[in-house]
Amino acid sequence: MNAREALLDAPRLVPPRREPAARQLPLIPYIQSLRANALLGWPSSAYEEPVTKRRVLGRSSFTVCDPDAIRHILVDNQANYLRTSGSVRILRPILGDGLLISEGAAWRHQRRALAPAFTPKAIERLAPHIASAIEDGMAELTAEAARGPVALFGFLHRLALEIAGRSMFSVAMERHGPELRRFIAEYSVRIGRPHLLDILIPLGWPAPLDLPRALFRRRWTPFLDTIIAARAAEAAPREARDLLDILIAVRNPETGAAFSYGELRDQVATMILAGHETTAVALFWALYMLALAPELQERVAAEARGADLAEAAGCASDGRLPLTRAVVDETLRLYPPAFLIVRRAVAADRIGAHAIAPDDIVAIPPWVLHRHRRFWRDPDAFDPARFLPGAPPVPRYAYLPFGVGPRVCIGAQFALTEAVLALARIVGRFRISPIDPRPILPAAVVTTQPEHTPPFRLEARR
Ligand code: HEM
Repeated sequence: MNAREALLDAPRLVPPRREPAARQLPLIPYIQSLRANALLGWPSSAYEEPVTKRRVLGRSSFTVCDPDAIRHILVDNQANYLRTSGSVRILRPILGDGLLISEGAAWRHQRRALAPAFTPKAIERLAPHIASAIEDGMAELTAEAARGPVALFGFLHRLALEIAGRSMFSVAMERHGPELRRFIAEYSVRIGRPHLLDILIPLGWPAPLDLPRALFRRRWTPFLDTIIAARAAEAAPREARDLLDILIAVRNPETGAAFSYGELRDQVATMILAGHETTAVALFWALYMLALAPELQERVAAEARGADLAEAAGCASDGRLPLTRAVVDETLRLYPPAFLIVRRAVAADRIGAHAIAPDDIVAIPPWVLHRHRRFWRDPDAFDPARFLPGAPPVPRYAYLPFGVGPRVCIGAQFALTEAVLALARIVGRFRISPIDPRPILPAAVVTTQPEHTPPFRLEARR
């Protein structure tokens, strides 16, 4: 029996879930759900229909789960679908004009310039940073586990931030980490959440949270400057040590110009923020799934203990850890950290039977798509066998944890390397079990987060 057949035979885990609403929420509760937990805003029909439509404040808003339509929006006619003014209003104070929210020629230049920093070769160069942060994290976890139950979610956040910090600056984040975490927490708890008027008021007109966000930015950029200055004071190396070196060396292929200082700072903020929270929540859900499925956990532990992990580069894709990788892939299906990809139409267009008007919203929700009744057998079950070698291919455009098309996640390979290695290390070293019997449900705010974060029992494996 091969690994996939063995897994198909094992009992299937259906993790705790909340039934979707029977029908569309009225407008006000719908808008409230965007701020509190966007998962509550999708009715059961969204999980069955290719496209659902609702009117929001005078515009049509489409939830799109049709593969052809998704390809049209994100690939073939992607120039017609831009970031929404709400997204830009919320993200610009913390990300500046970095890659994530820029558009048009500015985006093209940045994307082209940054691509070399994320090739497999470049990730190979960054992999030792990832591995060293995980090794230090393991020491911290060992000490914590010896003292009693472990607050896993907090640990994984620190770990992901440490990995982002070391890969970016080659420095341990012990000096800057706590303040960075305070900044991010401050933003995501209040001013980073969408407000009704963020959606309603055009960019350029004042909205109520613009001022607190601008005040945040006034404190945030000097903080980033301190980290960049400390790192820049070190002697310049002959070879790039980290992402910052790569970003400093980047030249516009057409003009030969380097990034200005402001541009460099915005990319630093973008890479740290886009990269660490998403990976931390993915790791949390993966470990929660394994805590609920002890048999599967033992198999992952056996794989990790039998593999040579001295070389971190390539561990997500070179066949050393196929089951661990399948657990990560299945986690990204059932708990996609980026639960929604949203765009605004520039010009009129047509999606299947639907006419799209300028300024209409099209929302492609990986959360719904990955549980859609049309594409997945047993969609609510956690079943890594779907992603093991030999499994039928996953439906095209129905699995988009990293998006697709020209704006696909630039850090996907980095994230997979980090998640697979961290999962293998943690599960290889500890047997993880829940202590609190209450189910942990997801809440979609910025990313797909756990509603509560209880401690777990971590028992060292012999
Ligand atoms: C599990 C971890 C991650 C997930 C699930 C994730 C998901 C995504 C998704 C869905 C998009 C596309 C958004 C859209 O089309 O609107 C995206 C874009 C992006 N991601 Fe990630 N990401 C992850 C990790 C990372 C990491 C580690 C980095 C950086 C080191 C990163 C940097 C970015 C950037 C800069 C973009 C914008 C790309 C562009 O617009 O050209 N992400 N990510």
